Amino acid sequence: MSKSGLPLIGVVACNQQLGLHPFNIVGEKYLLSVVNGAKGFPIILPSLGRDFPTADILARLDGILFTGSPSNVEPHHYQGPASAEGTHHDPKRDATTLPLIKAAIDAGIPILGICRGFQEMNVVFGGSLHQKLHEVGHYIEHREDKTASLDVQYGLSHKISIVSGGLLHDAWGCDTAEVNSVHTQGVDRLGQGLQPEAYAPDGLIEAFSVANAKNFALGVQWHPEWKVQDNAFYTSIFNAFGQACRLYAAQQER
Ligand SMILES: N[C@@H](CCC(=O)NCCCC(=O)O)C(=O)O
Repeated sequence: MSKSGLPLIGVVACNQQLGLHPFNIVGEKYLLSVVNGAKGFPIILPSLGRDFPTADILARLDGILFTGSPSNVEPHHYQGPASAEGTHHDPKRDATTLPLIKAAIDAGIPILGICRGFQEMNVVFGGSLHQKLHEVGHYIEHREDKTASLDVQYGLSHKISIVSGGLLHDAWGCDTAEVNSVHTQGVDRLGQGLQPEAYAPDGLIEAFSVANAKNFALGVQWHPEWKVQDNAFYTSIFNAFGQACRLYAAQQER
């Protein structure tokens, strides 16, 4: 907990080359969604790879947000076919987040996975990904129009149906919602121990939770961090996550 009583929420960074140097970067919208949605204090967690023990910080954190990213999980992590040439990867992020997700769930720390973070959670549980949903044949368009303004790219795109009795249904209280859609990849085989929480109209799994988790552990394929305060559904997700983080913080003796 911060000095002013806010839960400390780790926000994972991407390891990206900017010019000649690798940088650890986090989109500001993720930090702001922790501040304004979860009412927490964001702590940027570096993705320095296998040789740096990022998980050592777990005992100091009250929650972790696994962010979205233009990069994709390397397919060898889910025994998938090699990526198409030019696919954007971030091996240091994979090496950081895949073990961190498992460690956080084992420790009972609340987690929220968004887009890449959701796909990482699926891979951690032994699931696999479609690398190009639009080439599978029966899915609607889940990619954004990259030529459009950001507001259009992250604008509402399709409905989801929400599974009753789940974490997401508890947070939102309704059977449907509308979401944005900014992804090329998606769940193929669902990881063992994950339970679907929402579906797109084409049947794609859009959200899941970890069945036997000790705490809040939700992954969503869309981007609830986008202008979180302007969308009641997105707000409800961050409220539920923030509430779990506050409760967890209150239970710790530090
Ligand atoms: N690259 C993956 C994951 C999609 C994703 O996380 N998009 C986010 C883009 C940038 C952002 O808003 O942070 C895929 O394409 O499926």
